[in-house]
Amino acid sequence: METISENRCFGGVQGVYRHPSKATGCDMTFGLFLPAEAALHPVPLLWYLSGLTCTHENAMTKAGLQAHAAAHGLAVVFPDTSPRGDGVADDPAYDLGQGAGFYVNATQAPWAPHFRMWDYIADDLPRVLFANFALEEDRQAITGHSMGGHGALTMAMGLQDRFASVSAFSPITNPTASDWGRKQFTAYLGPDESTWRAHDATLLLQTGGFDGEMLIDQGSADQFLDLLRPEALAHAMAATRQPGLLRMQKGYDHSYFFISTFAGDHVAFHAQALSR
Ligand SMILES: N[C@@H](CCC(=O)N[C@@H](CSC=O)C(=O)NCC(=O)O)C(=O)O
Repeated sequence: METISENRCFGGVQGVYRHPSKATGCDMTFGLFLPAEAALHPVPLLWYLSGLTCTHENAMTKAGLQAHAAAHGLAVVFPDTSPRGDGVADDPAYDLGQGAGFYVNATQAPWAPHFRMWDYIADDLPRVLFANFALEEDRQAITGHSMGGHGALTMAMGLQDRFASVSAFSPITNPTASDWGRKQFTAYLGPDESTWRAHDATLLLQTGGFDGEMLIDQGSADQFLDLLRPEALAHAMAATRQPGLLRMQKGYDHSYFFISTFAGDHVAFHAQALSR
């Protein structure tokens, strides 16, 4: 693992690191905020999965999570959203290929060799994190935005018992019924829609849900509302009696101004779940 930068931040350190990944078959870059407490003992870890077009950097510099994480003594990891590099497949569209990994393991050409973001987030990056930093493996929580909100919800439900709590900002909630999902799942997973189910939060709620609480914030003025389908998740939460809260926030759009407005609520929500 290589250190790219380390900056003092709210009494702790905001770092950026690069490492070779077995899952994606290329070098991956991630950001990690460590609060002051991490110099003394291992601390709980909050995952933040980013959305389409993002690298590790967008949320790290724009979401304003570090001040809240420092106040609660939490670390925050900011992974990249896809494999990258000259030898890695790509597409001219912003919503497919590099920057648009959708947190799945691709099975189809030309994506299959590198686009294994599920394994990267579930196995590969955790190995690097827990081997190199003062982090508590048994105290983890997860959040994300848009495509990353989809990733957070599906990871939390797919890896039961790993995360104490899950939250999301304007998540893609029902990708099997949205153009933000059908296009990418066809490309990455192929035409057999039965393989898509494990990557749809609304469908996962109907087959087990999450053994903990969920917090979802969605702006009512989000320009991508029809693609995100919050009503599908709301119906599934009600139908399955999933503990949690889905809040429609009047007038907010899809941007990091929205995320930074509610970042404090989400960090406090996770800190409480992690303290139980
Ligand atoms: N470029 C696209 C829109 C891309 C966009 O809005 N990306 C969002 C995530 S959308 C869902 O996953 C984002 O977080 N962008 C990065 C940022 O720093 O804002 C278009 O032009 O429509």
